[in-house]
Amino acid sequence: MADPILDRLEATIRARRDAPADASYTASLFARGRAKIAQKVGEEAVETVIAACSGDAASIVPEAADLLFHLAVLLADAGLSLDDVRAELERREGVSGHDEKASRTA
Ligand SMILES: N=c1c2ncn([C@@H]3O[C@H](COP(=O)(O)OP(=O)(O)OP(=O)(O)O)[C@@H](O)[C@H]3O)c2ncn1[C@@H]1O[C@H](COP(=O)(O)O)[C@@H](O)[C@H]1O
Repeated sequence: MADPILDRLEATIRARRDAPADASYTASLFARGRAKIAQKVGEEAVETVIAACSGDAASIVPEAADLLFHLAVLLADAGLSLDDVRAELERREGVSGHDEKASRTA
């Protein structure tokens, strides 16, 4: 497992996707649809930015957690997973290494 807490969170989110809308907050988010979920990601991103600019570094943490949670819900709603994002980051890591090597030999 790449990251137990994120993997457990993702499993819980997937379970809520098939639950009735009134079963929980996550289930109600899925019921409200992709645009609403995306809006929540935007709101949480803005709150993270505001926390980052507040001068209180510790206040970023809960906002970042809200952001990651809502982003995971958005990915699940789109039929995607954190593994898809991990794969993209790993692909970029390879590209960066290649670019870095090319720049050294140029
Ligand atoms: N990590 C989270 C998490 N982070 C944030 N939130 C919720 O996200 C909401 C964000 O608050 P806001 O004030 O922005 O939104 P709101 O006014 O409540 O709702 P909106 O009308 O704006 O959508 C709050 O209700 C938080 O409780 C989360 N809700 C759930 N989880 C995880 O998801 C699991 C399943 O949660 P339930 O679906 O509630 O069982 C939990 O065990 C947690 O692990």
